[in-house]
Amino acid sequence: MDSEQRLKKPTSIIPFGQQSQLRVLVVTAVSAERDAVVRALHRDPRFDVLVGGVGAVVAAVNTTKALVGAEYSLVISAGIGGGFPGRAEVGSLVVGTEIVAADLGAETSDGFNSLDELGFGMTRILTDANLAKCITKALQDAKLPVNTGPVLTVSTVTGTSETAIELAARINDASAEAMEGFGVGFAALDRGLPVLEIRAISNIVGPRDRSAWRIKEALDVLEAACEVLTEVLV
Ligand SMILES: O=C(O)c1cccc(C(=O)CC[C@H]2O[C@@H](n3cnc4c(=O)[nH]cnc43)[C@H](O)[C@@H]2O)c1
Repeated sequence: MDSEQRLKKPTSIIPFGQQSQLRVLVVTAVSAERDAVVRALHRDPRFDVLVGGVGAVVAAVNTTKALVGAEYSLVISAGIGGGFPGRAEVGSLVVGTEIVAADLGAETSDGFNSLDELGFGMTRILTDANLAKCITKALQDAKLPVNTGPVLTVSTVTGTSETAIELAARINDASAEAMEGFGVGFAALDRGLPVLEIRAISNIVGPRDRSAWRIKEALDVLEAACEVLTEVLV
């Protein structure tokens, strides 16, 4: 299945294949994110939404279980996330260009070495570039604040400026941080399916300040983004 889609707007029409073939699995971490996505989908039969759990491992297992024996054409990791300073503000969206397992590797006296650098595996999954580009354009046309760039998957929510700076220095254009994307993406990759990651920014990656999190605002913009998704993917 090629990664094309029909756009109702603007004008570029790229068929995603037959509409009856389009089946999208959206994976969120928690039920509040699922509820926001479901509200936006208005029972669109082409979409299923799964609460995959918090963290890449549980998300990978649950995504894999959902994909077995099913005929999905696209997998989307969606939810709230942290935005990197200067890349994504609270209340904006990030459409991932790639999904990076940012803390999968080894700490060395010369700094962090990723699993790729160690020769033990992969830590970066490219999202479907054409879909990401088209969806970003549609979100912009819908006047939603949207940025693009790598979305980092971490096992520990960043809580200091030092870590945020280190991550941003190591991964060019790092735009958002979350905890599930690499697990969801690896499950999709394992089934030969395209993957996207869309994050609604609830906080800025850096010093831990729970009072600064804007989860409701992020859920609202996640819902608005998914409304657009149903219009664009036809
Ligand atoms: O620092 C805390 O105590 C704290 C406060 C609120 C939420 C958390 C989480 O662990 C949320 C993890 C959950 O939300 C996603 N998420 C949202 N923002 C971020 C972030 O800056 N870095 C990583 N993950 C984030 C994540 O995908 C999880 O599903 C902690």
